[in-house]
Amino acid sequence: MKGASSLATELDSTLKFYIKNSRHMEGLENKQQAAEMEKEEKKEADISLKELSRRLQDFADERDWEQYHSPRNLLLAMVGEVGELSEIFMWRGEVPKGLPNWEEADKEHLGEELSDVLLYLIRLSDMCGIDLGDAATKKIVKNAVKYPAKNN
Ligand SMILES: Nc1ccn([C@H]2C[C@H](O)[C@@H](COP(=O)(O)OP(=O)(O)OP(=O)(O)O)O2)c(=O)n1
Repeated sequence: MKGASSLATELDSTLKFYIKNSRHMEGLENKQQAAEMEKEEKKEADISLKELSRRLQDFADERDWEQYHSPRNLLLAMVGEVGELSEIFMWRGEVPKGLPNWEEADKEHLGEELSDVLLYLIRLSDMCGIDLGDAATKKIVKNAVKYPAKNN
């Protein structure tokens, strides 16, 4: 029969094994979660104007905010956000492409302000009955006709 102290030692090493193993499993789960989140982010990067527009409609419906989303209000809100976007660049002088010397927090802030402008623009288009994707596609064609490339 085992003594109390050898039983305690056995229990201790069994516990250590389980703790180590569960940490390992946790690590695996975290890795899996991170991979899934990365996949999700990739999907979000390809999101369409139509899907953004649908989400903005849901957002407004859930808060009963459509009443405030008149074309004029949305235009003013968008211009306000353009102001906030401009503030990020204010007094910095010229900024190289890709913003290589910027802090991550500043880049994140920039992404948020760019998004505010985009979201208000999409919502404004919707409230004016303009299909922005279609209008922008047609405008690119019109621009190409107006400004033909030298090689064409
Ligand atoms: N009536 C409203 C108010 C806000 N929004 C949404 C669209 C924008 O993406 C964002 C703007 O939110 P804020 O007015 O809080 O502006 P900021 O996010 O820029 O915050 P702050 O001005 O404090 O920096 O919220 C909206 O759809 N309709």
